[in-house]
Amino acid sequence: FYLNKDPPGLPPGPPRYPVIGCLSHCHTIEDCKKFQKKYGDTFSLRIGSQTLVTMCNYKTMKEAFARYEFIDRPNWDFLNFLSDGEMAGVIFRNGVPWQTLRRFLLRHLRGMGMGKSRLDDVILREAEELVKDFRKYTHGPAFFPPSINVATLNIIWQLVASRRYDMDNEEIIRFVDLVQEFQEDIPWLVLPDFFPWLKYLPGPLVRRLCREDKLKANTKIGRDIMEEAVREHRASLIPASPRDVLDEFLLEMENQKNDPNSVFNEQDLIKTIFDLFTAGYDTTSNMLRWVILHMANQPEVQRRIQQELDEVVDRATLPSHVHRPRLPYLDATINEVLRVSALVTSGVAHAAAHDTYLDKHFIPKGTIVIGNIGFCHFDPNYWDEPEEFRPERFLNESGKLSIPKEAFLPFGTGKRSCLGQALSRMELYVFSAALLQNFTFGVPEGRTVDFSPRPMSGNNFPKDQEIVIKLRH
Ligand code: HEM
Repeated sequence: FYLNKDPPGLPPGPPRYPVIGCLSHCHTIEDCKKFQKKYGDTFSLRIGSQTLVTMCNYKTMKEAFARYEFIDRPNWDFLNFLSDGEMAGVIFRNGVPWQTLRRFLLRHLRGMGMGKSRLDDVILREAEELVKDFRKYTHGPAFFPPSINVATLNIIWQLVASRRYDMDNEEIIRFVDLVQEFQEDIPWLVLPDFFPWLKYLPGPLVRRLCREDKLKANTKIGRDIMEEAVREHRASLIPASPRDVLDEFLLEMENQKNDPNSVFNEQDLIKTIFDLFTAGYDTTSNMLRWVILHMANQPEVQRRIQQELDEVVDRATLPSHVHRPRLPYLDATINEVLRVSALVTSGVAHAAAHDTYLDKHFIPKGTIVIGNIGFCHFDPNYWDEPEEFRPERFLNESGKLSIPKEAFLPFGTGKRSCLGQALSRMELYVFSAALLQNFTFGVPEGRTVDFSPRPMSGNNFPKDQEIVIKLRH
């Protein structure tokens, strides 16, 4: 059991009680608005033993995440679940190992074409398969085709291990289910980090409560697939011509084999690949679902995008990066979907590396620091009628794409911001363009789009729901 005393100067927040912390929590933008109104732009909450400081003000967030004191991630045991209790990988790593892995990934992802036209061909190939697969769902209302998952996973697989799967491949469909189950179960594993007294209960009970055995079994399947890819790469690696991130990692491992502190080791290899999948696949595939749902809900916007596409791209050709400068309305719409969906609403948790100050508030070492992206995206100080879906806010007077410099941060801000932003934006553009060129999306008769988030996803992921997919003639 722990003391529940707050140090003086901590940002204000709702009353905290011993052991449990606060009774109310900040899960949605609405919760955040309520707290902000009562306690100000920066407030603190307590969940069990952890203090969480949430920032709602864009300027505070930008300033905080540019400071090295707020670069770290929290030191939660559950984050090391996949790496036998050892810190590994890039997303939840701190200090030099994080910096080294982040630089390594950015260098090689860029080298492989992230954000450049070379990768366009890989994404176009998936777009072509996606269009082929969507045709099977045009005979009546249908749930989102699973090919959305396979297409986005295939991009990561190709960057990581030069591998791609057919849209109906059973191994990849199983992998998709695993990731989904993993995302749903992981919030349970967090419990002992927030309520440390749980660790004193009988082990089997805690493991059951935290779904540990199920998570272990599921991650083993994922791990086996990755280890098999590593074995295959080791056997076929030609040092003079590395094919992908995996080859580059293996080469670094060889170069640094005599350095006992090197981050290029077996554990970090598997966890880094895992990180790329967990951060890069679910996010992009769910954004694509939001694009489809917003199109189903906004027939006028959809029609205007299709008109723009028809004027610029011949129907027999899939839109690629060469057409992009002439498709500003499509690009503006994708940005508007990124704004209103604020997919990673509360960002990814940061932690204070040492005692410090933020907006005159005292922030003790280890405090969890959260930037609420969703709040910024709906802040009326930056957005005119923020609740309205209006792609035009991303266009300037001459109709060219113009992205506001402030309060728009779907990929976070600062040194920890998303390292897959360029890749994800390419995927969203190519996939949305291909789908809207070939299909018109709608809602089944008598229904409306359900914009409420999928429970337990932790992020603003859409609920699975039936849509109507009509082939364009
Ligand atoms: C629509 C799609 C995506 C969204 C909305 C998104 C959003 C974010 C956000 C908000 C963060 C946290 C920033 C912070 O901590 O302040 C993040 C981190 C990260 N993202 Fe993404 N992301 C997307 C796609 C991707 C893709 C495709 C990849 C991989 C190739 C990726 C890899 C990562 C990694 C590795 C991190 C951790 C970076 C670090 O800790 O240094 N993301 N992302």
